[in-house]
Amino acid sequence: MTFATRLNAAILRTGSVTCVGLDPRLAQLPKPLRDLVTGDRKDLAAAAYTQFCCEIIDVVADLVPCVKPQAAFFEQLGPAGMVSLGEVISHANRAGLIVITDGKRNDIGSTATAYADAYLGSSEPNRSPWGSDSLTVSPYLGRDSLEPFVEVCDLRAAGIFVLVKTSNPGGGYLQDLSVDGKTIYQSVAELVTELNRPRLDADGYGPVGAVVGATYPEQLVELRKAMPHSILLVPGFGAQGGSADDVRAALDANGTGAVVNSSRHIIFAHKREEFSVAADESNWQDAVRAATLQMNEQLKG
Ligand SMILES: O=C(O)c1cc(=O)[nH]c(=O)n1[C@@H]1O[C@H](COP(=O)(O)O)[C@@H](O)[C@H]1O
Repeated sequence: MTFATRLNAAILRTGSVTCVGLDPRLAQLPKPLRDLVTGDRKDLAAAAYTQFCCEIIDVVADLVPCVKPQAAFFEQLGPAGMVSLGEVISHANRAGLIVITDGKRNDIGSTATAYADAYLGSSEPNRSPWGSDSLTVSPYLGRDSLEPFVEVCDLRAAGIFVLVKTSNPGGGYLQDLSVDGKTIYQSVAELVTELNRPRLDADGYGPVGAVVGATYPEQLVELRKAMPHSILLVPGFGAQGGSADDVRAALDANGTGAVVNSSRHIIFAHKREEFSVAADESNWQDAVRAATLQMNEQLKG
């Protein structure tokens, strides 16, 4: 089964398009986990990240189709953090969740192949060392930097999410520039559609997904139409201000074809007043589950 087919099936099975972003930050961990880390011990912080993310995975596994570990926060801890990232991805694989590793990787073609080999593929006999179902990828180096990823996607039933219109306020500095009568993000969207066209599944989706921020709802409508064969990864919901109304246009008529990411608002829900937890934060997992259920309801509404 292709990546797109699996992700859309997981959306239908769970009745959810929520993607839980795993972006651990030491200062915001619940108290019982923060207390495990003394001094500047990166190994202890990495162990706390593993426990935190694996417990989140256990709490949301029956509620959502996918999780998105953000590599940056694990890399921040050095080698111990990278081991933690590997453990978290494996735990999500075992829990039956689809994994989108957020690394925003890319390079010249031959190096792009190395990134693709490293990350793409979660199941035997073609499991990759990192065991991820998909990876976020930058289009800045052009078509020949994306093709190696797509070739590995074909071999290993994996996917990529190409940055098309990012959620940050400064993204338009390059993405909105007009060249030959169209914006850069429109050109990237065209490339994404071209790459998908020869490799569509029965529902018309290909392995090349696209990142479009929830913070640009008008462009989301435009880009949904421009990339009919792409699963959209829509970040920027919640903490960055994106709402359910902003993201609804990302979905197709079946309620599939997109996942909406929220990281801080879910994983640090114990800090939100509406999800009050015990003073010692020992039941922080309850807040994660409540925040995930709340987001599922909002997106259905
Ligand atoms: O590729 C991404 O996931 C991404 C693209 C983008 O345009 N904007 C964006 O926020 N992200 C990621 O989505 C997550 C958003 O986190 P929260 O703002 O805490 O929900 C972070 O891991 C970002 O790196």
